[in-house]
Parts: sequence; structure tokens; C-alpha cells
Amino acid sequence: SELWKHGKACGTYHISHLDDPGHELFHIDGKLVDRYFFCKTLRGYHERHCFIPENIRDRYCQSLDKLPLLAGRKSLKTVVGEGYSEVGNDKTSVDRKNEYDDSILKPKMLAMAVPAFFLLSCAFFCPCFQARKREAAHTVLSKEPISMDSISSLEMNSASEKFPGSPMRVPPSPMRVPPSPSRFSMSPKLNRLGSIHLNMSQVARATNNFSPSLRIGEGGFGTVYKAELPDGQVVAIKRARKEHFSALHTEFRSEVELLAKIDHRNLVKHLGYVEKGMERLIITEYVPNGTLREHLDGLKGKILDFNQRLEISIDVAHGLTYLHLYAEKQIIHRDIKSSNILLTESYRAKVADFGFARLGDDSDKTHVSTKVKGTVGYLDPEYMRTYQLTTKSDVYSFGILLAEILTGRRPVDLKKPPDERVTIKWVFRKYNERRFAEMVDPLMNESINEEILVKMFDLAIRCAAPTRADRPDMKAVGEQLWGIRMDYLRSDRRG
Ligand SMILES: Nc1ncnc2c1ncn2[C@@H]1O[C@H](COP(=O)(O)OP(=O)(O)OP(=O)(O)O)[C@@H](O)[C@H]1O
Repeated sequence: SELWKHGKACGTYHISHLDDPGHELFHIDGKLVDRYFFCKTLRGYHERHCFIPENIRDRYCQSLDKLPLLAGRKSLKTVVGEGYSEVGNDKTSVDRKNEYDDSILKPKMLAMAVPAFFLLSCAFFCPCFQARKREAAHTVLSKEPISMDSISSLEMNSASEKFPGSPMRVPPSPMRVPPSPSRFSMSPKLNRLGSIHLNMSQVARATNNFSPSLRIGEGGFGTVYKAELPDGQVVAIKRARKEHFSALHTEFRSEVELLAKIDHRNLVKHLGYVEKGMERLIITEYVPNGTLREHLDGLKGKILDFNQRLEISIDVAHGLTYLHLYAEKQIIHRDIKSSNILLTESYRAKVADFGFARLGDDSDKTHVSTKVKGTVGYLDPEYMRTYQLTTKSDVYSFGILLAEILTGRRPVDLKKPPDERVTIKWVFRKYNERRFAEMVDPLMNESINEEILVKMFDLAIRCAAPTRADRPDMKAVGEQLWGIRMDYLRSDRRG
């Protein structure tokens, strides 16, 4: 049900109410967004003197409104932030830097703020500019890092490395590889985008000299350590493995580039970046409760119940929707899998590992890659065949993940009888035989309403359709999962 609508000049909003409080759906200009973006957008509109009913802000946005707007910095933050306040683009590099940088406004920043103010004042009064607001904000923002640091030749080379000029391939586009050289400055100092500023001796202290006792995992990229910063904050530090350093260079930078732009509760947050000599370290938020795969394997004690599995699926769908639709530039994750889904103490999911991710391009919809990357079992067959990467490749992987969440089975399990080894094929067959309950993870020990099961498996199968045109987009997937969850909660109450 629609709560309220605002005049066109301020955009339109509505809130749909589900049965249980705390699970409302927020829409801005017809798009489903999470509460955080909803409130940030409202706040932006409030600052523009649009009428916002008090009860809406009090009810849904109180905690957000308590976020400090730093005195003396407010005007720059507001001007730049406002010009960039498209739904989902709530955090910009400039915005983030303002929020975290504890020093007072620097002359260079003021020098940028003045033209930005004129540009954005113009944006506010000229209707034609409104439609182009996002593009203009890109221009303003992409200039900013150049004014701060010198250009790295390595960064300039990467576009041609990734997209050789063969007629088969999509030509390099400024949208795809944005000019943000300061992020990869070869300076030994910490990258300025990160909110945590550490030098190598502080890193060494925080990780106890990369002590094996603080090692929390190992991936293709390198080793991950848990670290405690001097202020007590616990973070994860990913350390690139030296022997793979040159091979990982582009990937590493791609990871830094992408993470720095992302701010969503269902995506692991990037906190800082260290470049020093042959060390490349990414500091991210520490997500304490292990990977989804570990939980499905029963390695964490308690077995995930159906509702938790449903919520985890919704969280992943929201994280991916953000990457596909609302990030500053479209991002295709490319490596969605259960070991890349990290869980919080309250079993909320965060999508991790953007090492394989690359920027998408909203304009041409497909990219032709030089090599197929991803993990066996989750790889989109159409991408493998054509080398064309689209957001639907993530949808495919999500379908495989959903089947994994429901059945508990790995996507490929060679220990199973031959006709059960590829989980999605087995699911498809069982689905056609209408043997739904037989597919459910035996560890779950719950009887779930058949209608709910049908909807869940149906969604997994549609996401993993062999042809991408038959797959829903991630936003639709999230909405369908919400609907299923409502049905589930109702059936649970009845049952
Ligand atoms: N931010 C984090 N918080 C807590 N644990 C983490 C974090 N990031 C990674 N880990 C742990 O470290 C392990 C390795 O992570 P990493 O992302 O490097 O590799 P992976 O995703 O398992 O493998 P690959 O990168 O080859 O796909 C994860 O499985 C997880 O257990």
C-alpha cells in the first residue's frame, strides 16, 4: 500500500508494508531501494526544501538522521552529494572522503567546490539538466582525483590490456575504465579513498606481523588476516600473494577500484588500501560469522533454517541489484558463489570478493571478454560460449546459489551418483517429477509448504536458464523473493 507520494519536482516515493514491522519495501521513483538509500534521498530532498512528512522521517530514518554532518564541511558535502544524489549513488568518492577525512577543508577542495556549486545550481534550475544529472556528476567527480594526484602510467595502460582493439571486441569506453589514477598512485601512502589510514608498521602491528594465528582464509588472490586496529576496530586485511603479484596486478586494482565505490549493507565494505613496495593490501570490514558454504556444510554448529536461507537469498539479491543498477557504474560481480557470501552474527549476508569483478557498461549491455573468469559450476553457459558478459551471468550464478541454499548440495558434487552430480540438472529433473520435498536440504529438518518450495525452485531454475533472455533481472528476483517470504511467513503462522 502506498503511504505517500510527493510532487514530481522532488521525485516520488512510496513504502509498501509487509506483515511484519521492519520489513517494509521502500521505493523511490518506482525503483525498489533499501532503507538506507531511501533515507539518504529523503534527507537530500529535505535539504532542497521539499516537503517530507515528519512521521516518515521519524519512523524510518531516525537513526540515519543522527549521522553527523560535520560542521564546516556541510556545504561542500551537500553540494557535491546533492548533484550525485541519484538513488543508490549515495556515497561518492568525494562524499566518502569528506565524511572520513578529519582535516579541515583544503584550499584545493574549496577551489573545486565553487565550480561544483555553480554547476549544480544550474542543475537544480534547468529541467533538461535533471535527466543528465548522473552524467554531470561523473564529470565533476572524475576530475577530482586528477587534481589531487599525478597520473599513473600503469593505470592508463590497463584499458588497452583488457580490451584489445580486435573487431570482435567492444572498444575501450571511458565509462568502463574510469580515469581515477589517484586510487592507484604508486605513492607509499595509503590511498586517500579509504577511511582507514595505516602505514606498514601499523599494519604489521595490527596483524602481528601477518601472524598465522590471525589468518582467516586463503583465496586465489592471497591470504586474508583478521586484524585489530589501535582504536579497537576489527577488520579483514587481504594480502596479495607475492608470487602471483604481477598476474594479480590488474585484478587487484580492479578490486580496489570497485570496492571503493560501494556502500551497501549486503556488500562487504571497503575500508582502506595500502600500497608499499611489493605489498598490496586491501582493508575491508570484518564479517564475523564465516561463509555461507561453511554454514551449509554444518561447520558452524547451528544449521540454517528455511527463513534464514530465504533472508540470505534476499540479501544477496539486494547486493547484486545494487551492483547492477545503482552503483556509480554498473558492476558485474562474476564470481557469485557460496564461499563468497559472508554472514554476520545475525545471519545477514554480505557479498564479498570483487577480485573478479569488472565494470559493466549501461550503454552497450554486453562486453566481450578476453578470458572467461568465474568458478566452475556457477559459470553462465552463454558467457562461456560467447565470452559476452552481462548482468545475467550473475543471475545465472545466483540461480545456482539458490539451488545450493535450498538443497545444501554443492553445484557440482562428484561423490554423488552420475545423474545427481550436477545439482541444477538434478533439481530440474526432480522439479518436473514434482518431488519437491526430496530436494530440500536433509539437514534442515523442517517441513515447508509445497507452494513455497515450488516458487523457490521455480525461481532458481528460471535464474539458471541456459539462455540469458529467459532469466529475470536481479531486481525482479529480489522482489519475487520478498513475495515468497511474505507467503512463507503467512503459511508459517497458519501452520
Ligand atoms: N571480510 C572478511 N571477513 C571475514 N572473513 C573473510 C573476509 N574476507 C575473506 N574472509 C575469509 O577468507 C577466506 C578467503 O577469502 P578470499 O576472498 O580471499 O577467497 P575465496 O573467495 O574463498 O576464494 P577466491 O578468491 O579464490 O574465489 C574466505 O573464504 C573467508 O573465510
